[in-house]
Amino acid sequence: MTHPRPARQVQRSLSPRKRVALIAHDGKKEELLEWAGRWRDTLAQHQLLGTGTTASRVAATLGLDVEGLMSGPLGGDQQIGACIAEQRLDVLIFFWDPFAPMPHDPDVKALLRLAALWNIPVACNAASADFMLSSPCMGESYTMNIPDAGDWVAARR
Ligand SMILES: O=C(CO)COP(=O)(O)O
Repeated sequence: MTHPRPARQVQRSLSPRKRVALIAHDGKKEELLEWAGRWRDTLAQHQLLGTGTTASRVAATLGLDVEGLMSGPLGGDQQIGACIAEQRLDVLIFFWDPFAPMPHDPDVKALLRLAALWNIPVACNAASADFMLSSPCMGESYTMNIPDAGDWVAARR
C-alpha cells in the first residue's frame, strides 16, 4: 500500500536564533559535553532544549540555559519529535550510541524519522555537528522547504 505523500513543499523561514535540540545516550554524553564545550559561545546564541539528563548535564557543565524535557526513556525523544512536527525545532544534535541497544529504540527511530520527514538537519556525531555549527546558516535567517502538511491532510480525505 502506498501512503499519500504531500505533493508540494512549502517554505519555512528560520530566524538567526535557531532552536537546537541536544541529546546524547549515556555512552555518548562525555563526547557531547566535550563537543558542546568547544561550541559553547555559538550555542549560547541559540535557544537550546534537550532530553532530561543531557539538558541538565550541558546546563551544569557549561552554564548554558537548556530547557530540559523528559529523560529519553521516559518520553523525551517523543517530546523532541513533537517539537519537529509542530515546527518548533530547527536543528537536532543527537549523539546516539551505536553500541547500546535501548529499551526506547522505537522512540529513537520515530524521532529520526520525523527529522527526515520534516527536513531537519541532524548531526549524530562530533564531526557532523562541527559541520553543522560552522555553517553560515546557523547565524543567519534561512529558508528551508518542508512538506505541505495541508496538502497531506487533503490527500487523506
Ligand atoms: O535516551 C536518550 C535519548 O534517546 C537521552 O535521554 P537523557 O538525556 O535523559 O539521558
